Amino acid sequence: MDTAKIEAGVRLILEGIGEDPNREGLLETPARVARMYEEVLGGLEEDPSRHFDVTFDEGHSEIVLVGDIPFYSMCEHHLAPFFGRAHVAYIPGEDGRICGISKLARLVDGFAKRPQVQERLTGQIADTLVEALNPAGVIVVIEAEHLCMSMRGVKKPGAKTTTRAVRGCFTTDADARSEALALIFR
Ligand SMILES: Nc1nc2c(ncn2[C@@H]2O[C@H](COP(=O)(O)OP(=O)(O)OP(=O)(O)O)[C@@H](O)[C@H]2O)c(=O)[nH]1
Ligand SMILES: [Zn+2]
Repeated sequence: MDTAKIEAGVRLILEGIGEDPNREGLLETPARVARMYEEVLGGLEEDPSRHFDVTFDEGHSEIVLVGDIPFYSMCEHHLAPFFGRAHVAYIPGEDGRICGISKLARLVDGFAKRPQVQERLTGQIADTLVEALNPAGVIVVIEAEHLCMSMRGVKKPGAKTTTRAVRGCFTTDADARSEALALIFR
């Protein structure tokens, strides 16, 4: 990440809003913002599929769900945060291959820490899991509040956006899909 560019940009924004970037309270702000962006937008520098280099052959054939994974992302239209909970579920493939459950949360974070739209975030998580595990099916549900809709613009705090990505057997087997969604929203 080019932190010098971020710092120069933040100085320009401060000048643009009529602030003095050289007053004492703001002197360190460009560097702080650059460090924050490294933390919350550092996902472009990583390939989240790397978390699936190690998987386990357990012969498990039933659904695995890691629900209520908290996440923070940044809306690419306003660079304002959106945040909420992700639910990631899969049914292992014929080989019964599973992954460490923490890797599903790392997968969410890897794609969340980029300029995003919620729909793309949801699909990227599902598609990466399909590639990594060759599972029978995947469902990802994300529920989020967008600050660009809460604190500005249409100003509807509390409005929740829900997105879903469905892959494999969950697209054709309505019972399996209903069962997974019931587990997610129980
Ligand atoms: N589909 C989708 N839209 C999003 C997401 N995040 C923000 N948006 C929307 O992106 C749109 C951008 O619309 P524009 O009309 O270009 O921008 P704007 O004038 O700031 O729009 P308002 O937010 O309505 O004031 C807005 O409707 C946002 O609510 C997202 O993750 N998914
Ligand atoms: Zn936005």
